Amino acid sequence: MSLVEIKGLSIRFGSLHNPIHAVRRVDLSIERGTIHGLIGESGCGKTISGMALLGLLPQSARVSADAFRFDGLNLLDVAKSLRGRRIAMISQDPAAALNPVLRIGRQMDDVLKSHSGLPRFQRRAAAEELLAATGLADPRRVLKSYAHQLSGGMQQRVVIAQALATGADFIIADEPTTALDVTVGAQVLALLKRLVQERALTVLMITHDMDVVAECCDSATVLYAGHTVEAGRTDELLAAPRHPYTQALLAALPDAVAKGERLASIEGHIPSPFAVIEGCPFAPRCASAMAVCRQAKPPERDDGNHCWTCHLEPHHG
Ligand SMILES: Nc1ncnc2c1ncn2[C@@H]1O[C@H](COP(=O)(O)OP(=O)(O)OP(=O)(O)O)[C@@H](O)[C@H]1O
Repeated sequence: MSLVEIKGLSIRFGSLHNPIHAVRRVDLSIERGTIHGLIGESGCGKTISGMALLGLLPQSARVSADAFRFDGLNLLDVAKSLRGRRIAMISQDPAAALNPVLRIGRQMDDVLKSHSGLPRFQRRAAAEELLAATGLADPRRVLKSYAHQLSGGMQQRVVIAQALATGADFIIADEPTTALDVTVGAQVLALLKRLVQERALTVLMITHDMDVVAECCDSATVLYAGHTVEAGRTDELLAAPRHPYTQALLAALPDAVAKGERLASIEGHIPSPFAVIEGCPFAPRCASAMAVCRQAKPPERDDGNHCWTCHLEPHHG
């Protein structure tokens, strides 16, 4: 059984007469012990889907789903406290996630105090151990530091150590390398990969960058305008993308562009969250769109390795 099983997730804001469709029909299936990418352009509903898993959506959000399960439990019924014990989040801005006026030691201790049940003298050792596990060379010095005394990469490692300190086994990493330079970002991805193996974690990696998916994800789900358009193992998605949007995302990668092979960006914009979408959400931007694509919902297709929703017959393109 997958750790996360979401079918037909929809999240709306606004009034009944003028709804904002932030997420329209997201399917997401994440296997235990893997890193699963959630990829798409800005505004396609990645963060809000992660927030729904955490139970941290604003009160104004209206959520519905055919299935919304975490470890077999229906998350729509489960108390926030369970999610807090099992699910942690790492955001793109580690400086904002850390308290600027408290030493790291105090912040680690606060997390351990509320999650581990360890007595004080053991919490100190546990904090050092967790910081060391994230590759921080001098944990004692880090514990005495304030966030501003650490580099961005060190701050992100501290945030990861805090996530581990909660005892969570599922981590939602929302663009964790966007604010870091390329080398440090690659180190943070390598760290997450190592932690997944060593600590039997599962990670949902939210990103707009196919390179991040290629670098560290075992599998991925491609979102477009609040819809899941394709999902499968990373090697399959990269080698044989089926949905024209996935193909366009790959074609917009710097490597492909530099080789002069492909487009630099996908023309057009994602539909407004107020729009009523009758057919395929990508149809207005799709070079292969047919009349039916604007009129009818695309069928779900599955070739055994990955699944996608598109009117085009599989042999096409
Ligand atoms: N509190 C809110 N009230 C109304 N609409 C919202 C709210 N939060 C999110 N939305 C809507 O949900 C859409 C999806 O937002 P989300 O942050 O999930 O996108 P994203 O794919 O993570 O993009 P980004 O990469 O820019 O963070 C937004 O475009 C917006 O229309």
